[in-house]
Amino acid sequence: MKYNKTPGWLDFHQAPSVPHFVLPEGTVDAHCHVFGPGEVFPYSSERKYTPCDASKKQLFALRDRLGVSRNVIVQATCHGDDNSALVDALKSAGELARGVATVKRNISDKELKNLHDAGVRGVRFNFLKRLVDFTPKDELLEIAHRIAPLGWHVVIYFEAADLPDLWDFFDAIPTKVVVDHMGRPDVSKPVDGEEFQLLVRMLREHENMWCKVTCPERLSLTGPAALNGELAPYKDVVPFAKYIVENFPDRVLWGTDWPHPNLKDHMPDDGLLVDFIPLIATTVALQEKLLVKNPSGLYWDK
Ligand SMILES: O=C(O)/C=C(\CC(=O)C(=O)O)C(=O)O
Repeated sequence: MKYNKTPGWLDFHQAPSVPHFVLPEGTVDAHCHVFGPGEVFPYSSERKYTPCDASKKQLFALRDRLGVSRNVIVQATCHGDDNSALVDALKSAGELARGVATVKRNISDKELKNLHDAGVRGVRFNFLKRLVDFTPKDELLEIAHRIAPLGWHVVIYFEAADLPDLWDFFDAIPTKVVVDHMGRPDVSKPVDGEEFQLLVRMLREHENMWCKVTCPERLSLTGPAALNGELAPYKDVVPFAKYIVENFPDRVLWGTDWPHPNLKDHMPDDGLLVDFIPLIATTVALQEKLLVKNPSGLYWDK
């Protein structure tokens, strides 16, 4: 089927630069997606946006260009709970990729096992109203209990303002939990302010909780953007990500978020997003944990 992209859709950068920062051997891009291609893997009828196609082949080409070793591919909402494109990419990548799926309560044990065999190691619960319809918490908790025996974890995507309401639910999740994009802080507020410190408190009080220091391009309000060789982009996000990396060095993950769905004003150069890493993980030891050791343990059991 042919699809028309959401009006104003920005396609991913067509010629990302080769980063100056040389990624350590074994680096994992722990947050990226594949979209379609729609003709092979149709988009969900429940989707809130229609993206450009972004195939496994294009993802693997980016991986190699950036010097990334492995990927964690996260099911995006435009594919609903049909994980076929994700599974297809995982099967092609073999040991070089793991996945995070979206499932509903009617999934069978056999289907869960098939996802596991393909490389899935987690499910994602998304709380952004612009991306998904509401799913009752009891359904999500039921899913969390079903996936726990597989050794999987739960990835949560929410906005900072919603954390107070979601706290008790997150507290009840019986598995490891990974927070997407630092819980989407409002970076015009202070790092030591109430809002961001609630996320910090959640991480401090829950040793099962991890955090992705991803998406400066989504969170930044003042830029400058990672374009045209800019080596100090998204300066307003740096204090937030650096704080999380330094306070929770053993529970942080990094990723590109390629192909950057739903960006509105610019599309970053992915090479420059790699060059952002030393601004937030300022020592070789922190970089090794963020990029290699932490994701290897969570997704590859090593
Ligand atoms: O790519 C991301 O992580 C962020 C997204 C898209 C998304 O999560 C999804 O469609 O599942 C966003 O904020 O629009």
